[in-house]
Amino acid sequence: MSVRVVARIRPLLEKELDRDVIVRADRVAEGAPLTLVKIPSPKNETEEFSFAFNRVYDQSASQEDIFTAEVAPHIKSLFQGLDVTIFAYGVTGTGKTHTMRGGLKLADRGVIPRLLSNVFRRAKKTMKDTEGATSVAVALSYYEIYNDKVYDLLEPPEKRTPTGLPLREKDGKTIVVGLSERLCQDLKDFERLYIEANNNRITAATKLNAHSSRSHAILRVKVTQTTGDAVRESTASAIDLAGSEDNRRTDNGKERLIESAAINKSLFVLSQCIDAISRGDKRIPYRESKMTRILSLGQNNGITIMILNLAPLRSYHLDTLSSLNVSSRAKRIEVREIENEIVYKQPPRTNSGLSGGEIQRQPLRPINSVHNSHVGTALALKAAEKAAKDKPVKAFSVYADKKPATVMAPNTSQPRQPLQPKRPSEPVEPQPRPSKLARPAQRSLPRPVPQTQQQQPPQHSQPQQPTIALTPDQIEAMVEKKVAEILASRAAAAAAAAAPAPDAQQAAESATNSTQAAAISEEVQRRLEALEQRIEREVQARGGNDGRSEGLRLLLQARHAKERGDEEAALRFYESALPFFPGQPKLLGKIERLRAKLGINDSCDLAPRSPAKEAKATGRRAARRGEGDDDNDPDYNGTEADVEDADDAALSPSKRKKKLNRARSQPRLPQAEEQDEPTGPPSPRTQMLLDIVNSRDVARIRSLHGFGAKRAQDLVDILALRGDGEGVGSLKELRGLPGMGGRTVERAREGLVVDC
Ligand SMILES: Nc1ncnc2c1ncn2[C@@H]1O[C@H](COP(=O)(O)OP(=O)(O)OP(=O)(O)O)[C@@H](O)[C@H]1O
Repeated sequence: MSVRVVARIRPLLEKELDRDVIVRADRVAEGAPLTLVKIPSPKNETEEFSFAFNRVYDQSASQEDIFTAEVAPHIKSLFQGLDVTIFAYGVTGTGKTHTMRGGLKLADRGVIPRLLSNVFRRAKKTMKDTEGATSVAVALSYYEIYNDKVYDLLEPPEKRTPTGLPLREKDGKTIVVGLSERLCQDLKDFERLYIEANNNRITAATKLNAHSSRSHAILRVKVTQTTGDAVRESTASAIDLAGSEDNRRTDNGKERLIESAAINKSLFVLSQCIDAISRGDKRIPYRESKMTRILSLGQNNGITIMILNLAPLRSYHLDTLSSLNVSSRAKRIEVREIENEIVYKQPPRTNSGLSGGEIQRQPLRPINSVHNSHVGTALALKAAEKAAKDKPVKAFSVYADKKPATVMAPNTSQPRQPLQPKRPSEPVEPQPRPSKLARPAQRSLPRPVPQTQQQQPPQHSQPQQPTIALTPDQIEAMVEKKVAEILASRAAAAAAAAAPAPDAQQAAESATNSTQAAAISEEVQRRLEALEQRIEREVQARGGNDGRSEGLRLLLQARHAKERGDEEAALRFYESALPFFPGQPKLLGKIERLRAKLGINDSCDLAPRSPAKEAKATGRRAARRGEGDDDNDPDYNGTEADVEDADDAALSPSKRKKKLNRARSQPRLPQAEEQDEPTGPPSPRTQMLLDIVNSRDVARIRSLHGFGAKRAQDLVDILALRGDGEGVGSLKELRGLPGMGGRTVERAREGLVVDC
């Protein structure tokens, strides 16, 4: 089933005028529902663009209309085990928060409170229909992504850490590690939590919206239904995305601009993901933003509804067109409608005496729809403890409830399976070097005892089975090794030194002292989190390489658009690339030329970044000198070179031939200088280049023609992956390294002055 995309055009607000309305809803035929959005072409008012959606709601649509038609029908599916995702998308000030949250009055309530109300009602009905055999628990988590960091909205802001909560992939889903989850008994309970949490959400006044959301907010409603041993879990996610902003219109100050850049970037990545999915690309750039990682559009199973919010005004013209474009492509995204599987609770644990007081927590079965592993684990433990004492609990009752609601185990138990030990419990000894397979050993180390073993007679007399287990030391060593590998690959030596790895000896001791297998897994978890945070810090410290590749991609797309003759798209891509190469004269020149060509006379657009005329003049001056912009911004030049290299591949054969001929007609270097010294030793110039490269010294490499800080650092990173003393031996080898095209290497070499 495809993503369902519906558009909602908001009514005019106070001070907005009828005569400025340019967006309207329409239908394909008389009597058919509204499914079209019509908007004039920005170039030619008499021409009208038409975008088709699954449904369109005009200014008169109420909150109830939207909910009843778009969300209510899926509550049943939610209770059948399907995940449901509803997200609001659109430019700032178009009504996303109004649609999702709404106002306090009953009629103004948005999708989220109505969703909760319906969930509680359905839970009550389910329990009633099954005469109490099925119990239902509703749990909430609520978080925001602000400046690409995840913060728990159910926790007070004082508890926030600068890096936010880490994300992790688990069973094909992205989970937020350490996120809190609260059980909600009824609507009142929910409203109290929700209002309080919304106060923690970051909003601010901008010129376009007095209460503009500065973050993406994600509410997860986990519904857990338990019938006997069977537990079914499903999640409804309601997402209020922050709106894209055209900072020419917001008058944003510095802080707002930073927020805005993060918002725009994540929304840009979302549009890239949508494009890539609809093109059928293999690589979808989900990981380039936390929002897209979490949203996982097209990767999530269940039902997805996208609500495109639109303002009807002329002042939003280009922004509206852009979001209409993105959303109409989103319709093509297929989502698998797969129910979450039912899992079975374990029988209450008994102490078999096998391991005395050291019985450990059972290894948890992977939870299909869990969004928060910590919470799931904590709840499972709590429930299991309680279950051991009491009878199996009758969990959640929404309305009736003289009895207080009881927490029940979420989807953490194991399915019934033939009794056979999953893991042998033979002791193992720490190995001298890290290895994935532990070897059998004599020293005893308590480990988790699988449930199945607890129920069977002791098996001391059975022959030993091969052990596949890890000791604390091994785990420690593996984590350390992984940390070292990743850090080395990022070659952030300075930052790594500033945050030294924990004392291995001390860590090893503490691990050895630990007799709890659960503690081991917690330790691993903790270390992984620390690792993730460290990597994130380093990426930030290095100025976010992602930005550069993003910028590159945009430039490349601009080129392609230009080749297709789509100058508007080219302009859009160049403009989107500008934040990644701020003030770059050549880029500014291109933008200005295209604008002039397209008759877009908005010179103030570029003014805040750099006076465009000045930039253009600089570009021209540089061009006259025949230097491009090398002297001004080697980084960017490298970028352009990369783009040009990449472009070559995309050129038509005739263009490629022309380009080749041009290259041939240029003065050629002496043969010996040009080739890879097939027979003799390298020329002095080549040798000098190789020496500089092999020095792995960022400063020296930066001094090469066409090398900026990032390119130099990238090269050092790549070299760091080789062993010490394993240098680059030839130009050919150098060209073969990632990011080192033939042209880059040649320019660097030609730029060297050799004293003979
Ligand atoms: N359907 C509607 N009916 C009445 N008022 C609306 C409607 N949609 C939006 N509004 C009003 O428009 C203004 C902007 O809406 P809202 O804050 O929801 O926009 P937004 O898209 O969430 O903006 P941002 O991305 O900046 O957070 C608010 O005052 C809101 O009350």
